[in-house]
Amino acid sequence: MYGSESGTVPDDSERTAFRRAEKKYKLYYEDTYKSSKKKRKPKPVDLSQVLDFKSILESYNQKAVLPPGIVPVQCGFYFIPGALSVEEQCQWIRESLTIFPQPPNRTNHNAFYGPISDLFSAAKERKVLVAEGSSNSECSSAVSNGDADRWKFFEEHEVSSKGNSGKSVSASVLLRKLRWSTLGLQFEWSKRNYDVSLPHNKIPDTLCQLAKRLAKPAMPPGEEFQPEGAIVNYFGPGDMLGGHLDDMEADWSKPIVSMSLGCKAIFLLGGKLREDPPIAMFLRSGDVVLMAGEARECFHGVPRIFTEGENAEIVPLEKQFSDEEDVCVLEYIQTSRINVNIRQVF
Ligand SMILES: O=C(O)CCC(=O)C(=O)O
Ligand SMILES: [Fe+2]
Repeated sequence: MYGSESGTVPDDSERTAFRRAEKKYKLYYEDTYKSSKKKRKPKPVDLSQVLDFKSILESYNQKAVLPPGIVPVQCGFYFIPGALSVEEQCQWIRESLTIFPQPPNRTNHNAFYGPISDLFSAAKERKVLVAEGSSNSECSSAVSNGDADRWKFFEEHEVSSKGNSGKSVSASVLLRKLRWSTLGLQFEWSKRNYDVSLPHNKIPDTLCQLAKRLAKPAMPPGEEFQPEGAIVNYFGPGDMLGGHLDDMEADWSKPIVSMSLGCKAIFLLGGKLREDPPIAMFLRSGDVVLMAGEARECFHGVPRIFTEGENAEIVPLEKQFSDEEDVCVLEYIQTSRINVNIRQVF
């Protein structure tokens, strides 16, 4: 079936070493479970080649020696296992759900719905976003997108009593489909560049201070990291981030500070060419990665997150979110990963 093994020409999806690694780790389900979505079972994947910095650190702390076979990964690449305390992880998970997607920050939903305010609390209150149509003069405080439909949150019972004739989508579905939000200087995905003309707030001060502290090991001596923009990526089961370079920032000697929250993931760090075979490593909640200098020129991506039971490795988070009032956060994070990556743009 696979070209390279059967001697035929490989198809496009496995033409480079990076794509082959993505395919190796990507989530596939067992065929037998196709019919029932709930019971779908992930296909087993060989994780023996995935670097595990947590266990490397643990063995180093016990024996003061590194396990055999550990080599420097890449100049300018820093992996800080467990850099964030459980409390810090909880704080940034909450902010990623409630504060970061708030306008003027944009999200993947802007293109279709216009800016959406208070998505998380709307999901918590089981609200429904309803299109009111451009002719309707009753203006919503929540959303609008120019001449197109105006979208406004309603209580569930209000929508059903209206007869549900128009276009509508529940806030909880929109929350599940949240893929990114951008903080500070707004990254324009379609142009893969920053659009400094778009209205924006500064990076929140606490996040700024944290990023400055975390960035230190990768900063040129005597300089301080200036957080100007951030991208928050939200991953659900089966989501992946394809191999890419982050090359729209002016000064590559400054690191990208990247924090992992929620379910465990596999991160692929490749070389300067997609043909270079990448190194796979686990990223857990609380881990921080810095990419500066040479590492800024390396392809990287996230082919897999682990949302199944203990493989997610989020027990400490589940304990923190065990109060009744946090049930929405808990349910979200049990099948999600959030990555906050902070950048100096100029
Ligand atoms: O999710 C991650 O850990 C990596 C994110 C990333 O590479 C990016 O947003 O550019
Ligand atoms: Fe990236």
